[in-house]
Amino acid sequence: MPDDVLPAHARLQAAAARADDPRRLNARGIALSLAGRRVLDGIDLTLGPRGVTAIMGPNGAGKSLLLRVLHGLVTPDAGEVRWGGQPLSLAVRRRQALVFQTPVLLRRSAAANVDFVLRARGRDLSARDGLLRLVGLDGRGATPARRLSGGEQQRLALARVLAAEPDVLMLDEPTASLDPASVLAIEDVVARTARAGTRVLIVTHDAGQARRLADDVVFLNAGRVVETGPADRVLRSPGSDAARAYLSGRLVLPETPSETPRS
Ligand SMILES: Nc1ncnc2c1ncn2[C@@H]1O[C@H](COP(=O)(O)OP(=O)(O)OP(=O)(O)O)[C@@H](O)[C@H]1O
Repeated sequence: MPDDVLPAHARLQAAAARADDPRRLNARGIALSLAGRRVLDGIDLTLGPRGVTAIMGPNGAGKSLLLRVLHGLVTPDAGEVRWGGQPLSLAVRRRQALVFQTPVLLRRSAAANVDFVLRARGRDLSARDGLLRLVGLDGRGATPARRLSGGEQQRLALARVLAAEPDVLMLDEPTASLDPASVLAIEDVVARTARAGTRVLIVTHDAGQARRLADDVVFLNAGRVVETGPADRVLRSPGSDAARAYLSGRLVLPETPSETPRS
């Protein structure tokens, strides 16, 4: 299947050298307290315009909240998020997509779910079949979304967000409850999407998934970035105690003393 059902990408490739490329992230001093607890604690993060970044770390480290802050769904108490040098605005957010572990779909057919987004974005409905084919749902357009399996629903959710041609795609544990074949199918679509130019951030606990998909890893512990670096290096020989413990399957207690970020 050619990747030309993702027509945004000529535009994105042209933007890549520019400082105002909307896929460039610069987050500074992100802090957030909830229920009297500091859950994001001075996060600085700079990401270039290309590739897949895996956000990893133990339960409660702040991964989902960080993704929501980066997409503007949650406003931090302190700090600033800029994409392409611009503060988060509705216009910036509209060019991004966030996919949750549980897919959000309309109670309509698979095709109608994709058409809804194409229409909202002023795109031609002729793109629908290519998008359904891209996610392996060709021939399933007439099926009500709620009758699709969990893995198929997640793939339909991906087709929906890709219909919006996002500059940035954020995925929060998109394959957490899926069988191995569905996991690989989702990863294939995510990898193609990234290759075609969309910036991808994915929260995952699956080191195998990070190894297969990610160019780099951001490792969080207790609301802080404790390590960043190329995925193969971080996954093979993590430099922080927290990442080492996590990747070797040991429990990392939230009270672990903070560490200086490494890169
Ligand atoms: N609405 C909320 N009110 C209070 N505390 C919250 C709220 N949402 C999240 N938290 C807390 O913030 C911390 C970080 O939560 P977050 O969901 O970002 O963790 P996570 O790294 O994604 O964890 P997991 O791997 O379990 O999904 C957790 O301790 C969580 O209990």
